[in-house]
Amino acid sequence: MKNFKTISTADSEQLIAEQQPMILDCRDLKDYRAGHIENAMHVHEQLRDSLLKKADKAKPLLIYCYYGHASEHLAEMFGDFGFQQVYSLAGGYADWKEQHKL
Ligand SMILES: O=S(=O)([O-])[S-]
Repeated sequence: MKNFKTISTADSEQLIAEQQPMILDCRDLKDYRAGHIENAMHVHEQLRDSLLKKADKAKPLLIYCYYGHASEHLAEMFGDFGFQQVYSLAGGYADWKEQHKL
């Protein structure tokens, strides 16, 4: 069974507004630097490992990548570690950008 959910850009906005999830950007650092969702952290391996061990597993987590594929793998990993509300942004940052006309 899937231990994370995929979420649309519109629903993720609601999630961000209502639940202030931790937001993780798993794209390349240069793309993160060029623009990212507000308050998103760039996940490099070290941060990922420390979050997996230490972050609050009850806090919602929103993960995105370019188009929504890589984030599913990462979301699955967090789900496997017991994080209870893990979301992967469908369409990734590409969709987010398009919806926000960035
Ligand atoms: O970032 S991606 O896996 O969707 S190409």
